[in-house]
Amino acid sequence: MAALRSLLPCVPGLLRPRHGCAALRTFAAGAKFEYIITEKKGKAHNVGLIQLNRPKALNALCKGLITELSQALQAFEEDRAVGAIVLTGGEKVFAAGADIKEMQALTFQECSFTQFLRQLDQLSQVKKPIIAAVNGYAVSVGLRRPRTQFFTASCLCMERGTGSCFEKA
Ligand SMILES: CC(C)=CC(=O)SCCNC(=O)CCNC(=O)[C@H](O)C(C)(C)COP(=O)(O)OP(=O)(O)OC[C@H]1O[C@@H](n2cnc3c(N)ncnc32)[C@H](O)[C@@H]1OP(=O)(O)O
Repeated sequence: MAALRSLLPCVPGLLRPRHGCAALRTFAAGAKFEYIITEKKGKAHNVGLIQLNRPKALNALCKGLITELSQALQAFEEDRAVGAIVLTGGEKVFAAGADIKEMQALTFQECSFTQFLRQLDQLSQVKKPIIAAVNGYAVSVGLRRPRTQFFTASCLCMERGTGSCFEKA
């Protein structure tokens, strides 16, 4: 808990886009991600931070993003120094749900039962606590994750956007 508390003052800064900062786009294990930013926070570097970083598509969960998210969660899960994981999005949006452009090419069966949702469900196997720091829109699948799998810490939510027909932090 102490590590999580120490993270709180950092959250507003975390929600600002960080394009072009190579160090922050580099995962502890050395992998570079296209759709997420990872970092270890806290004095003891024991909080794993994952920021969804696909702002042009409002963090829509495309296959690449889900794959990277899965890899980062797995790495933090296996990192003995990490006690908890914080998952956050951008200033305007946490996630606009499934990537509906990508889904256009898929059949109902492919969308529902094959790689897409199966990979998403694998994320719920992570045993370490995951706190969703939600800001702005959290649509459909982008909402389901914080609601059912992750503990959404309302103390971390910041109201900045305008009204939405969807759930909004
Ligand atoms: C069925 C399953 C398994 C899961 C689901 O999650 S279904 C739900 C999928 N999500 C949606 O239907 C939400 C679609 N998005 C919206 O309704 C709106 O984008 C919004 C209300 C969240 C925000 O509206 P706003 O006017 O602020 O922004 P836009 O101009 O509409 O979007 C900006 C930019 O992002 C692209 N975008 C947004 N959402 C998605 C998405 N879900 N998948 C792919 N791309 C998305 C949007 O096309 C636009 O990009 P372009 O300017 O390049 O077209």
